[in-house]
Amino acid sequence: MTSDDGFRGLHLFNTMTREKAPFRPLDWGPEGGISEGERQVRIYVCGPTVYDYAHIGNARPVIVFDVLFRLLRHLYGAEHVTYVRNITDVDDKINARALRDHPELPLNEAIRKVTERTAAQFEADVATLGNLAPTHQPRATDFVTGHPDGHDMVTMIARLIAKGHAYEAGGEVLFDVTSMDNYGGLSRRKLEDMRAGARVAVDAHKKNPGDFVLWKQSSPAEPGWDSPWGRGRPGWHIECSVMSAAYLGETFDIHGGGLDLIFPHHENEIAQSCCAHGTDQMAKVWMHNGFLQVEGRKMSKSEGNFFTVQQLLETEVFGGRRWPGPVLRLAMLMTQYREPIDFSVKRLEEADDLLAGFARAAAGIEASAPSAAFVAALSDDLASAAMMAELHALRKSDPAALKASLDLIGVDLSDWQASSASAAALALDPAAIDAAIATRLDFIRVKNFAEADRIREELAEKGVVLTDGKDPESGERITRWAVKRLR
Ligand SMILES: Nc1ncnc2c1ncn2[C@@H]1O[C@H](COP(=O)(O)OP(=O)(O)OP(=O)(O)O)[C@@H](O)[C@H]1O
Ligand SMILES: [Zn+2]
Repeated sequence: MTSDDGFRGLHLFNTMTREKAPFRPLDWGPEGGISEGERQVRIYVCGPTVYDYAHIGNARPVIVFDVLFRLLRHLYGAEHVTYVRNITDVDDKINARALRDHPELPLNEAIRKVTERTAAQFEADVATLGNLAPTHQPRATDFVTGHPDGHDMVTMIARLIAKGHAYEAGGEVLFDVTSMDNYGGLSRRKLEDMRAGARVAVDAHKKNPGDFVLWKQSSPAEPGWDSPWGRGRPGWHIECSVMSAAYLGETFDIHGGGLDLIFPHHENEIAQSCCAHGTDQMAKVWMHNGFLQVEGRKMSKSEGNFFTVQQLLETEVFGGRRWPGPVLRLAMLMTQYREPIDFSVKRLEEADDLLAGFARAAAGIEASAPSAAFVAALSDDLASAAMMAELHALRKSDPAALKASLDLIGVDLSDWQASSASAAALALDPAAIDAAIATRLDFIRVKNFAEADRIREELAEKGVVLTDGKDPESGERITRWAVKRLR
């Protein structure tokens, strides 16, 4: 008799162990006592802080973990995967933005305007980039206090105080990092090192320099909730501990985010969750994507070296043309998720050319099933080089499997065709172009240059560029045409 331990060939790199290892879902084991129908692979990814539009760097974790979500659904069945990505709608950066943009409104209303507008744009952006909606998309403000099942931040903080892991000081509730034996395990930082590097005077009320805020008091002008420690608002880390437990339980399978979240954010999530629940792990596998960079530096709002997703989709500020969602998505997936990406026009053009080749090969063909080699490449910690090599091979050998493989990673050729200028050029009718050129030559012969130019411009708008020349034998004027991308 064989038991199903849930291994489906998937290997993932775990930041916690710094090793790639076979993935087995927590509640698949034979001892789990969980009926087949209830088995779930559970994944949590830290989502955006909604004070400003997402830049293309912020889109990287969304796309990477969407591909993982799709792969898990493929391997385990769509109904057996739960994916939670939160929205951080309480943050001092949001308050500052609300004051700046809506000084005439009461703060609460101004904050609501900022978060609603930003969250709606985020939804639109990530959909255009080909991402599925997560199973749940909770907002932090719904989990501050008074949650009917006790899944709220005030309850978790009170529990941490009761268990001796947190204390009140200087108008804040702080987590005591020395109260946890293995604090720093994910980032492999030692408390002594953190102590040595800290400045003293700034945080005199802290017992240890590494202690972090769970709750802070709000002035009457700041947003706040009633709590045993006065009217206040939560620190950043506590929301993910609470929302992950609410939807996924005290220990779950995979936790993801960008590299910059390893410390302090994920380290502190682990401290809060493990100490509140008395567990020895919060998530089994920790995954972190590398940075999208511009000239070797992380694309980031504070550096000002960013392009928003919306700018790339809808304006010509980057490389003088718009970039369809599938181009941005494929450009992201061409590099393995843990490696840095240098964001450039060249990379986007390369992705666009690849899509043109795929679209040509798969035109009019129904998707079959993704190839075994493609699934194997994805299952090897989302190995991009092997994935791309297999897509190239399928383009020649099996366009139906090519289409299905692209579907599996959310790259939609018809979306690309509907939105790409190069796709529009591909769809042109060569006979109609020849006819237009003949008409233009007629106009030139009768010296109606205005009409001749109009035809040239109409073709240019469709991405068709004309070159005039003379036939070497007859000496007659001839015109050649070529398809150029619109820029
Ligand atoms: N350049 C980047 N490349 C890849 N991932 C990034 C990049 N910048 C931010 N992220 C990720 O985007 C997600 C959303 O993070 P968040 O909303 O905190 O953005 P951010 O870090 O404040 O952006 P910024 O660094 O521009 O201020 C996180 O998982 C973060 O790791
Ligand atoms: Zn988080």
